Amino acid sequence: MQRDDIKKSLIVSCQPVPGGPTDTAEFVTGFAKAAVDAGAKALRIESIAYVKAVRPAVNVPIIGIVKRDLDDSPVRITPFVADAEALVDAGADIVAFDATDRLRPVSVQKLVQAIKTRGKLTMADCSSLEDARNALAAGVDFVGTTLSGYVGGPEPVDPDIGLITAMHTLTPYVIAEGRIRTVEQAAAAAKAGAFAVVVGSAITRTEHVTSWFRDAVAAAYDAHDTQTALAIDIGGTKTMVALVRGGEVLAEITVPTVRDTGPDAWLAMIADSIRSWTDRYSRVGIAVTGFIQDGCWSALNPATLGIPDRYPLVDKATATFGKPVFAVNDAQAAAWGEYRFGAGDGGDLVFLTISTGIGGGIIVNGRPLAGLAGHFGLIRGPSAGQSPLEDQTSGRWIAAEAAKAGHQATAAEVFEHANSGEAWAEAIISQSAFRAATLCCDIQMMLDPKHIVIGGGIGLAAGYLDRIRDCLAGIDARLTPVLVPARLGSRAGIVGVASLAVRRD
Ligand SMILES: CC(=O)N[C@H](C=O)[C@@H](O)[C@H](O)[C@H](O)COP(=O)(O)O
Repeated sequence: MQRDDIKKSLIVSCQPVPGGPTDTAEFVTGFAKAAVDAGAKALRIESIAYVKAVRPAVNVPIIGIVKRDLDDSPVRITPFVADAEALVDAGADIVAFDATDRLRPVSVQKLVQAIKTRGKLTMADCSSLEDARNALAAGVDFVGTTLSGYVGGPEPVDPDIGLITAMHTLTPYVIAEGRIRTVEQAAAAAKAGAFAVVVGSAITRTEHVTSWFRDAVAAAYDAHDTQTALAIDIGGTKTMVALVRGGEVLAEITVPTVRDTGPDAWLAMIADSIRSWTDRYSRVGIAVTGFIQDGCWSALNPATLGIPDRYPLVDKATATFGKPVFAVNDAQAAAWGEYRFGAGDGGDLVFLTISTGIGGGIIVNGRPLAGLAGHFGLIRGPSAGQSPLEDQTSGRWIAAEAAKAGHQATAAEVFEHANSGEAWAEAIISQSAFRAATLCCDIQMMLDPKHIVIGGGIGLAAGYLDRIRDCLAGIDARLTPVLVPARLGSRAGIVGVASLAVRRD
């Protein structure tokens, strides 16, 4: 073939989602024939097997590639000379390969030489103008914008039309490729000077196209729905972000809480990861470790998560998301979640989460108490100098006690030892359970809730609740708290804060 055979044409890339239902030779050949029937002047096909399958079925040039995930190089598209040669043998007229300036197994020159020796054309998949300049110097026939946006950083949504224009100053043989999803974008690529335009996902990846339409439809429906909230639960190591409506989690992602960057960066990262949810929520609820007063966030225990004192979380998040924001302590949010959608049954409730530390929330007369209310881990014993309860009860304390007794073990391991009858471990767990039981009795006397809901990794560890109940066995039944296990697990916070964010009363 000649380069001009594909001049001013549409090329269709037929690359199914790997492992998906169309990832078979039959489907790829079907997509290829359909594209050619409708006027595609060339095809881009991945893998030797699919080039072999499509070659006899069509009469147009094929751009062949092989994709490999290598351990020692980020280069994926046709990394080896043997791949390039096998593509030619399978019937490719043009062989495309990664031409980015990254650690690579084989130089661009070697690939070009191997393909040219076999009398075929070469296409350099570039990420930048510099890549294109280098590839042209190595003698390639075409340069493509294929890898713009795929060599680090967040993946862009739109095609890189600017790169097409820039590459056109170097050569007329620019192939526009990558994220061309609409007829307008394809036309813009042609107008920017592309020699030919490749469209892939928008024509041949049904899963991707379906998800674009699904999100658009969901966003349109949700725009009229005031009951869906964006719920965020910022924890010490990870942040859960979800779309929640009436206790139901509609979509959910988890992003790391990068401790040394701080809350401005966390909000920016969250906003970045949920861009496709814009318009699907009317309000934002944020649950945080630490406490909230007047919309400002302060750490109670900087070891859990260090934040600037009185960080103006509500104002910052309102500016970030452009929607009304409600913020609350995470255990208070979880208390409300359990009250509305979990272990609660409509009566007043106290939620107690016993894990690395101890937190909680209080619902009285159907209302959640805010501010410091429920920070049970910070209650002190009878003498003012005594350390807070969580330092004598929580998972951190359990592991520290084990170490003191000469056993290097996590809290979970101490539980295993206790449950298999080891006396040293049983003594620690029983001591922790006894203190939790005392706290529950005190809560009952102060607030008389219908239930005390116990959650957290320690609270729900096998046998812990039973041990607390054993400690309460001798008490007058009328004074004994009714303990129930939490039901919502790690989602209690996001479900609760979403419900609080859309609450009207
Ligand atoms: C980055 C990368 O690996 N691109 C690959 C290159 O062959 C393919 O996954 C793309 O589908 C192709 O470039 C067409 O682009 P789009 O599907 O966006 O129209």
